[in-house]
Amino acid sequence: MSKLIGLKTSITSVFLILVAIIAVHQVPAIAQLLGEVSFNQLALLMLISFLFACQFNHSRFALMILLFASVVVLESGKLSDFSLPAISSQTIELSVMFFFAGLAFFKDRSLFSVHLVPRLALFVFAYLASLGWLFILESLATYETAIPFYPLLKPYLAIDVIFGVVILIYMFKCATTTHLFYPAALASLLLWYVTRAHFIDVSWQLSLTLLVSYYLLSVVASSYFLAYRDELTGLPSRRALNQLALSLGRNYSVAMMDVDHFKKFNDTYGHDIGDQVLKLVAAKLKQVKAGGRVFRYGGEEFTVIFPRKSAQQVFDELDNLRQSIADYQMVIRQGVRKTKKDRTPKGKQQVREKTVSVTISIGVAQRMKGQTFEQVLKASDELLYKAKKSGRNNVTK
Ligand SMILES: Nc1nc2c(ncn2[C@@H]2O[C@H](COP(=O)(O)OP(=O)(O)OP(=O)(O)O)[C@@H](O)[C@H]2O)c(=O)[nH]1
Repeated sequence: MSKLIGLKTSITSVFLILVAIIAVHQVPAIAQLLGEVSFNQLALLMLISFLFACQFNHSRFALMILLFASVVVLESGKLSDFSLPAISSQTIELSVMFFFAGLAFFKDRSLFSVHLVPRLALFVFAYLASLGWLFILESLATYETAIPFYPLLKPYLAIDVIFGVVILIYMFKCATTTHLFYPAALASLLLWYVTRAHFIDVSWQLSLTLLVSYYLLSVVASSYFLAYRDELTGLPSRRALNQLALSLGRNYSVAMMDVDHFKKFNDTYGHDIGDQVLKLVAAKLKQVKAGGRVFRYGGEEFTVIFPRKSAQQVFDELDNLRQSIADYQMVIRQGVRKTKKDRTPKGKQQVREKTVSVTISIGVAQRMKGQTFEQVLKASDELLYKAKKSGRNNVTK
């Protein structure tokens, strides 16, 4: 069973977007403030968000925008000059649902590559699937009297069943992953449904404007996380450290820490286990007190910044941290390859648990008058070197 790692983020995101949209429609003052959104304004916002999503390879956001842009264009009557066959609103509703159903199984890939073909095919699939579904419904209707409970089921078969299934798929995805696309898609589906079914009296154009703005925000937020978060440990990266350095005052301390003999550790247990250990060490470091802020400096090196603290003031805290890591018996999971002799039941991979431990060395320096951040960092790095020289698993100031 997958862990429900995305539950909190998803509930918060979906809740916020729905509350924002309902507030806009229910509180006339907010709606007046925003004014009516013209077709051209919405088109411009969609274009900017689409290009932004493409630039940062958030292709699923880009595809949602493309989908809603197609709906807006189809329904605006702007294509009437091309004398295209009219598409019924029921076909549009169903196509949107089938499109979302398919999109849940796609990954983010560059749209300007070979990956564009299956993604465009999704539009065709959604349209054909909706026609197929409507054909089935019509065929069923001809045998109406022969099918028990048909009159009871009839109102729901049109769209509600598919809507229910797609919502369930996205709820599962939201709960088990942390990607911002899933709550955005779930919020879009819910909003689409309540708006189109006229459960609330809302203008679809205004809702769409808020929705696309929310996509834009999500793309910006996840690009920020990509740039400023370390993927392995989830800690802020060195780039984030450089950003923080710009806001530090005159009085602060910098601790540089490094896992001892990590090369040997990797050589003994393998790189994957090394990665798991770095994650566990990072989780321990996150518990630092005294206002410390932890960063992954790079490789097996971490940095903790203590604003408004001297090296003396943070020494005990760092030593506690060092001790807690040295005492930490880390349970790591290792997949075992099947051999002919040692086969586990089909489909199940054997996982072995192992307990390991590591130590860290720490150098801590406080800022001296006139020093730049780089100089303090260098001083703490030199003290870390000293800590290594004096036998490792210690704090040097
Ligand atoms: N598994 C894993 N290993 C990493 C990562 N980043 C760096 N390393 C490894 O960390 C090791 C660092 O080794 P060294 O700098 O020689 O230092 P050390 O073995 O820790 O020895 P001392 O620092 O002197 O105690 C190298 O083997 C790197 O490959 C990572 O993200 N994952």
